[in-house]
Amino acid sequence: MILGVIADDFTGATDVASMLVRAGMRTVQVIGVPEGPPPEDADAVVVALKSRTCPAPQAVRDSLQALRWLQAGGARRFYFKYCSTFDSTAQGNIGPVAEALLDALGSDFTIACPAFPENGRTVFRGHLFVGDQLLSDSGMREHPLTPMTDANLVRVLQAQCRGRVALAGHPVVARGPQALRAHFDALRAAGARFAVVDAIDDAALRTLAGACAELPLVTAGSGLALALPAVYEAQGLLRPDAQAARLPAVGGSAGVLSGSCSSATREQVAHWLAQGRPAYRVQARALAAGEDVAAQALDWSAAQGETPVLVYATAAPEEVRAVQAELGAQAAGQLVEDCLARVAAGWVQRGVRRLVVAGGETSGAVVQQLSVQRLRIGPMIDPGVPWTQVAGRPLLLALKSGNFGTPDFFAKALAQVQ
Ligand SMILES: Nc1ncnc2c1ncn2[C@@H]1O[C@H](COP(=O)(O)OP(=O)(O)OP(=O)(O)O)[C@@H](O)[C@H]1O
Ligand SMILES: O=C(O)[C@@H](O)C(=O)CO
Repeated sequence: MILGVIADDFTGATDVASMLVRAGMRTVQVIGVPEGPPPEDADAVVVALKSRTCPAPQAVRDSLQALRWLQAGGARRFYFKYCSTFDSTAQGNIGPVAEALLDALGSDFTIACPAFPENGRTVFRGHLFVGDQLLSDSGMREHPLTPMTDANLVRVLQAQCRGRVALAGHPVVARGPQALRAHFDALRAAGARFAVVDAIDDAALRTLAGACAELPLVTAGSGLALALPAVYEAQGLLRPDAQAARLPAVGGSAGVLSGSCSSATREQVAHWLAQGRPAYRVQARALAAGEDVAAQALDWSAAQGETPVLVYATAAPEEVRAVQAELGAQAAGQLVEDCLARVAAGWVQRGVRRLVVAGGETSGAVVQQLSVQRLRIGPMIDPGVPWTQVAGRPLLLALKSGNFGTPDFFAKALAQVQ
């Protein structure tokens, strides 16, 4: 193992793993910190935690445990992956986790860069943009758990850290890896512990990867992962594997589950419906009334034969708000997650072998229900979303972050694997 990655949520882990595989690293994702040795035939291992919004001390504990397991497995370089929209609160968890990892590695400096240009996340003059909007003007302003109301990453990260946060801005990034490394040395000598680094495109991320070549720890969104394998290759550590993304054909039938209400997912569901494809809607109110909606959805889907179907709870924000006001946000979410996870288990029992799941929490519930412990990462469907294979089983999963993917994502994903 060359690289050990600690990811602060589930679909985010799959995202970073996909970037590494694209660049030729054989990558395995593990769910939580496992026991026992790491997988043998992997250049990179990604530990998927659920540490984005839990109390900071717990996020630190889990991340340190992941670090120790990755170190024991032979990793010497580490990557703390957070969201490309820098999802966090004033208490953390990005700052506390990054500082704890630095301390544990005996290191005094690292970088922070959530940029993912392919998905419209760029950093300029220390400010994070989502498409053409500042982070603080984007939908992230209203996120229920981690509202992002300040786009200035130096200020946001500084509020979460003991050490000093500085900026490595676009002018120095544009001068290439050597100039950027010299700038890091100067910042470090002046007492900075973090450099927020501007990156407006993939070329900037390649410069950043080159400048970070000797750092034990980097902290970033998934964009930087695309550029790291070339650095490991130049250092003689990695021989990129053109077959890194190859997964076996599994046969069987296919299905789509959607528990995400994010705007990209809503478009994807609307696109599926507009094409007249079979779809079954799960209503949170029916679940709350005690109806066995999962059994109904399973009976309905069995009647559709081999045609891939969609079972979805995806709804517009006002509908979700109304249901949440009646049932409570937590309770409504749990009912929906449990239902979709039971549908997943029923499908797999009946021979579904290729399953697309939309939504991070929803993916977590499905993966838990299916007792998945390891995923081998396969080909990319859209930036940030790969097909994966459940280790040792003829079962392929595509776990989609709410806001990723083109409108035709579901059908495109199903057409990609056999
Ligand atoms: N119709 C609905 N009414 C109430 N809650 C719903 C409804 N549909 C889905 N939910 C809940 O909303 C939550 C959606 O979270 P999830 O993480 O799955 O999607 P997301 O936030 O779009 O994805 P990501 O975290 O990858 O951005 C889940 O808990 C789900 O059960
Ligand atoms: O970085 C991203 O945007 C995603 O991988 C993610 O973390 C979604 O929760």
